[in-house]
Amino acid sequence: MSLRERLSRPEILVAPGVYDGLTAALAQQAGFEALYLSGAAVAYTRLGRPDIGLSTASEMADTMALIADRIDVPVIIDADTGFGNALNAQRTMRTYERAGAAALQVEDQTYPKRCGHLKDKSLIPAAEMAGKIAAMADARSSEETLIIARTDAIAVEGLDAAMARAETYIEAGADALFIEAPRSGDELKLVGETFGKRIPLLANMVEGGFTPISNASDLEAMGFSIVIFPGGIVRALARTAQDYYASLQANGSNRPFAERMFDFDGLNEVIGTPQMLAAGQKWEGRDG
Ligand SMILES: C[C@](O)(C(=O)O)[C@H](CC(=O)O)C(=O)O
Repeated sequence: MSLRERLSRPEILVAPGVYDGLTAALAQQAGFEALYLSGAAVAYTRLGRPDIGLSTASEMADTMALIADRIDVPVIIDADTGFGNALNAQRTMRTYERAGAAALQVEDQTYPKRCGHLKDKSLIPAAEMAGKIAAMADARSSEETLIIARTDAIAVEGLDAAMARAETYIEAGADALFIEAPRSGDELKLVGETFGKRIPLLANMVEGGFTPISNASDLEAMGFSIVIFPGGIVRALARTAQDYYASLQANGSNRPFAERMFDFDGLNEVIGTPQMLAAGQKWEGRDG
């Protein structure tokens, strides 16, 4: 089912953050119908650095292509600012679309951007962002590739200005809306009430960020149709990895950590080793 079709259904779509083939495969196995390729998660894991515009469009496109090759649910990719002006954003659209993205999320920060939940963001003018959205719509090869317009204006210009920007972005042709970092349950509700019935609306749950964490059904009741949990998997895995390395360092052995690990066969099961080896034998004409 295309993402557009899925978004026409009333149930909220939960898209967990992923950043490589393994996380994408695990998320699909858990039953998620769409995934979110998070720029933050890629920066955290590949660079070991913050989400402040350090990773490149090529690194994201490579990651997107690896994920698209591994799974078959739609992927929303974080396109940050589109990596420059409208012309850069058009190139980003074409590159990510070719890599297999079902939707691009683009935001109205200046380049280089920073995580929506960090302080000291700055914005491009609303008219320039509207141009970027229209330019991306023009560049896509399929109307099924959605444009999710994000505004970071709450932290910079306030909620009213953010909602005014959102109106402009809808007029410019956005397929879905992402008002970044509402600061309270009331702000979340107001955003939901204002836009939820008009356009697919995305909520972003960042553990420890500016927005109170709500669950998917509460967000659905507020009018949201997509919720992403972009960086949660990295926070979970980073904690596990830290404990694992500390335990290995202290004990000189993996044994004390075994309960929290897959063994060899367990991981092979997760990544489909038996099926792949069987398929390989078949193509080699060795399956009897
Ligand atoms: C959605 C986001 O753009 C992302 O890169 O995943 C980030 C999330 C995060 O930093 O955890 C954001 O700016 O909210």
